[in-house]
Amino acid sequence: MELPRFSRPNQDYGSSSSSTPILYVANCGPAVGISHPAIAAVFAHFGHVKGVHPADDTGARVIVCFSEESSARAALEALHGRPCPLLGGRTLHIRYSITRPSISQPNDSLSVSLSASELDIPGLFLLHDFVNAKEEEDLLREVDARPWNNLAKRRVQHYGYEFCYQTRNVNTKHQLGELPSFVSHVVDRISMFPNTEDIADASLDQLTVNEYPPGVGLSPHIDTHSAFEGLIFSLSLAGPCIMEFRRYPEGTWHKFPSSIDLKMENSVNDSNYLRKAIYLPPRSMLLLSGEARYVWHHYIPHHKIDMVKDSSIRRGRRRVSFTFRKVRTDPCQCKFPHYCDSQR
Ligand SMILES: O=C(O)CCC(=O)C(=O)O
Ligand SMILES: [Fe+2]
Repeated sequence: MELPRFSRPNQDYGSSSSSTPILYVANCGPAVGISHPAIAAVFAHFGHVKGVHPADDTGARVIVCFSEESSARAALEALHGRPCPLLGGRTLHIRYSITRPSISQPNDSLSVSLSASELDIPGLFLLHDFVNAKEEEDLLREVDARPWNNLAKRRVQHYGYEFCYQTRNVNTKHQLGELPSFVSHVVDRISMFPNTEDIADASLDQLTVNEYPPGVGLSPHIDTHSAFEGLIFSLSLAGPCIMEFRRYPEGTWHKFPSSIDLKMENSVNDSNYLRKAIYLPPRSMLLLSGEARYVWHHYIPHHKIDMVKDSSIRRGRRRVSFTFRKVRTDPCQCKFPHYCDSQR
């Protein structure tokens, strides 16, 4: 699962002293229309390929890892500096690679689940293809036609009620208006979401639209209990990401900074917490309820590339999420008082 990071060495690529089973291949990759599986298929003519990974963020340089050094040498000798008919006629520039151990690796070896059932957090549900591609395009066009608020690293829009990032709460006395009509079909579909017994009471009235550029995530947080009711729906559009969930021991969670934009994810030296992660593809709808909503922190790592089941997945030009919630008007009375700001 770990993505080894490699770099191009300075040595002469042909010298046998520098040979390794790992090749640094320039001028091919997803950015020039060549997928990692297509690259793996071509290099597999020379021996067993263990993996193809991005060499950097350009999308046009990859690392090909063979099992055997002799396979890497054969591939280098056959493919370097010549147009490759099987890869769109591109001329590949190939070197032996070396490991660069100091660079942190995406996901820190955390296995990423594809489904909520695999993740096994009570109250967490994920539905794929909740909207279709046309609906996704329309939703994005609607928000792009409206003004964005710039935060430090991402842009947001609020509907229904403004969310205040300093207090992590909403001013219930100041309603901006109804949710906009361009999300009506999404809200209607949410009311048919399985596993939400009291959905009839949900009457969602707050929407936050987040736009994340590549490499930007969201620090670990629990949406303030006293601010929002128990069902939180988040629709992913445009690009994918992974979402990590952390369950900190009772009695420690409130020591963490309260702003979701504070960089606390690496400052927590208490490693005594459970970690799980799920892949959120575009057009999927995530529901946080029960324990998933009230107890587990959710977190979007600040990655440009996520490792998901041995594939490296690029975040895309942007990810836009629509988070639907219901503003709470009475104190929270959840079953998790240790995690609840209303019951502290
Ligand atoms: O982008 C997302 O899917 C989650 C956003 C979120 O957690 C929040 O706004 O509180
Ligand atoms: Fe959140």
